[in-house]
Amino acid sequence: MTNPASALTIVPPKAPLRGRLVLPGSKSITNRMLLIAALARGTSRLTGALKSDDTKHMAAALRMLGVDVREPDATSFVVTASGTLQPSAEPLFLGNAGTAMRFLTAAAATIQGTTILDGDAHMRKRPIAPLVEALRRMGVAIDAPSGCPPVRVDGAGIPGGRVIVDAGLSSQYVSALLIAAACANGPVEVVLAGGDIGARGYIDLTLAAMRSFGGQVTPMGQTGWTVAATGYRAADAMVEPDASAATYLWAAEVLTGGKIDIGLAPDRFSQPDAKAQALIAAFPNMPDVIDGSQMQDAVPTLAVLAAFNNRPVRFTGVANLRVKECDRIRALSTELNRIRSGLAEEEGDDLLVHGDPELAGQTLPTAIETYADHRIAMAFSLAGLKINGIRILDPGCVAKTYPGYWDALGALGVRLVPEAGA
Ligand SMILES: O=C(O)C1=C[C@@H](OP(=O)(O)O)[C@@H](O)[C@H](O)C1
Ligand SMILES: C=C(OP(=O)(O)O)C(=O)O
Repeated sequence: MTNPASALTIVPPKAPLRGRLVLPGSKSITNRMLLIAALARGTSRLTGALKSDDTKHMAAALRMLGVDVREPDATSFVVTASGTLQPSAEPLFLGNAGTAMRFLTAAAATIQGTTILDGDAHMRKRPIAPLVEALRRMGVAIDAPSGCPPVRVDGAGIPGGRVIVDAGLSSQYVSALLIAAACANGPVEVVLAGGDIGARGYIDLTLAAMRSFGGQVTPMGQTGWTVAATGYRAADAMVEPDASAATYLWAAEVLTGGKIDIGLAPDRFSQPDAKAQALIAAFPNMPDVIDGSQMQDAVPTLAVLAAFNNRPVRFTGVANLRVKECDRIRALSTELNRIRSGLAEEEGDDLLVHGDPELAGQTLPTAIETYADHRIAMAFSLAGLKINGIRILDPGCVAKTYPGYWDALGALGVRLVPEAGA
């Protein structure tokens, strides 16, 4: 689906979905490794990598910072770097890629000179103040007047020392500091302000990526890490498939009673969203309460699946879904209720989905707003596997992390009826 339509109607398949698919590489791992390879001296090769809007923004920014980033094929990057990023005369444009924005903001402090980091209208509403304040307390000259991008960094290197960061809104602030800390002038201690963190699994991904490139990072209990000022060394690395992308296919499997081979068992993923598979496998008897804090990007998948569950499901620990690509709690409740009024409600920051197995097989013509959010589009496509009349607006937004998503559904035999582009 190279030229995205303005809307896609999903025709519920008559048979269970069966087949074999190659998943895209992990966005989180690709963007970590691209940056770390760019901070290393020498040539690194990443295979199995994701090529999507988010990783294109990271790669393009690194090129602007003087790094040679080549793309020999559809799933590889070859990164050749000097060990030091160079200033860019032009602002870095990072679209709505949270990882690129947060990770590069901290890395920009290692550059001798000014870096402006900006994004699209959605990114300009995503908070970055806790990361900016942490860097400022470390002695970095940095400013983000609105508390969101654009960010200006007048880099002169990161002094070593201890930094306390509030990761309540995003674990990416911590990952950003950890990655950059290896290139500081001395050892850095990164300490969590609140004591704990949602999505701790993303910190583990960061530590693993740093170590693959020679980074030395030592945990200090559950709430801090010491990073040695070693810099990074070039390495070759394989990126595992994207676990958040896998959740749509696991859900499509249980919704249609099919079997989709994605080439990797759920327990072989190192990404946090793979934990969602156990909950998906419990369908149509998903638990009454799901703590989404450790599998945040899987919550849209789980919430749409919950609409067909035997019992209501309450999603807790999901407050920071309000500051993702869109306010995902609001988007999920609004769009589920658009399918059928009363299907979902917000209670504070909890999302309550009133499951109704009778939804399957009904005809409920609904145009789903996707808010430029890939996960809202992909999650609601699942409703279209069971309900007649689900139309996904702006389906091209899946390109943020899974440009081949509609082709993948098509390859499994799902009929998609496009409307002409706007
Ligand atoms: O570190 C990462 O790769 C990510 C961390 C999570 O974000 P937050 O830390 O902002 O919750 C997740 O939602 C995002 O898609 C990827
Ligand atoms: C929240 C997400 O992305 P990011 O924060 O990396 O923009 C996501 O991919 O669901």
